[in-house]
Amino acid sequence: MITFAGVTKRYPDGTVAVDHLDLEIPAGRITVLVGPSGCGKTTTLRMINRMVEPSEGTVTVDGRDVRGVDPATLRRGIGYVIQQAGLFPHRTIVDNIATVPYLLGWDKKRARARAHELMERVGLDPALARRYPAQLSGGQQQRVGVARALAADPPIMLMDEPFSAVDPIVRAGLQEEFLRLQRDLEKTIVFVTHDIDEAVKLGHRIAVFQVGGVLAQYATPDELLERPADDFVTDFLGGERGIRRLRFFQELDAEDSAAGTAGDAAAEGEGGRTAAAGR
Ligand SMILES: Nc1ncnc2c1ncn2[C@@H]1O[C@H](COP(=O)(O)OP(=O)(O)OP(=O)(O)O)[C@@H](O)[C@H]1O
Repeated sequence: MITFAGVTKRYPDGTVAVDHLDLEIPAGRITVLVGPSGCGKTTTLRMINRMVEPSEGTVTVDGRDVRGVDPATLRRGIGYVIQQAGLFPHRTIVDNIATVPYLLGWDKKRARARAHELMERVGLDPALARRYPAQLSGGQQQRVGVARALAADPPIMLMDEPFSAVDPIVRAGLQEEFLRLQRDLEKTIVFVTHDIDEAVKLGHRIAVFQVGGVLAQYATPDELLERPADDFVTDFLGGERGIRRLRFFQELDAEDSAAGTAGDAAAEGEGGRTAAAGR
């Protein structure tokens, strides 16, 4: 579990990016941070792996205050995926994916074998292994980014708008594959997006931020759609809230019938999508 307790981030110029944040992010689930531009999502994400240090308050990972953990050690257990993948342009795909295993001192053969295994896992054709990032499509590059973050099998993954640079159709495909992957891997995932549809599709829990870094609501997708906490959240969900809710339940039904878990989900009785979708 990852927790934020009374966390504020004030940048040196006085900008308050995150304001008194209390948040509990469960293990093995997808938690989505969503909100308009500049509301502090990326800052929140980066405080987990110490790329940004809080001005006040405490961030813990599995009960340990991250300030007490050496940043390099901390980041070894936390994969990080960013928009447009952030791949090394002069390294082949296989070597991009093997970056962390190399850093960890794995021998080249083992690191490359791991990279090939991950390429298959994220749906990349093995023939792409020797290409360079510029020779791949945007969607393929994002898959490489995910594979690279998974290479050392970190229990936690931070994902900052990982699918936002690709067109809507490719994006929908990446989202589906990501959900399938997560069902197998059960990582603790913190996922940043400004797209409420993506948040509802992927999140077991959704944290809605408003400008000024204030957490407006933290809820399961169905709770959020059914009971927005205030006018800001209602506006952010938009006029299509009813349609979104309908689509959310249609997707859930489809997943249930695919997985044959409808009965079990009802029996589990855990709120929201978490139990129902069996993720
Ligand atoms: N290094 C910095 N110095 C000063 N202000 C910063 C710095 N980094 C971010 N900010 C400000 O902090 C606020 C939150 O930024 P952050 O990047 O966390 O938001 P965000 O929700 O991820 O935005 P976006 O969706 O546009 O990426 C913004 O007002 C931003 O301008």
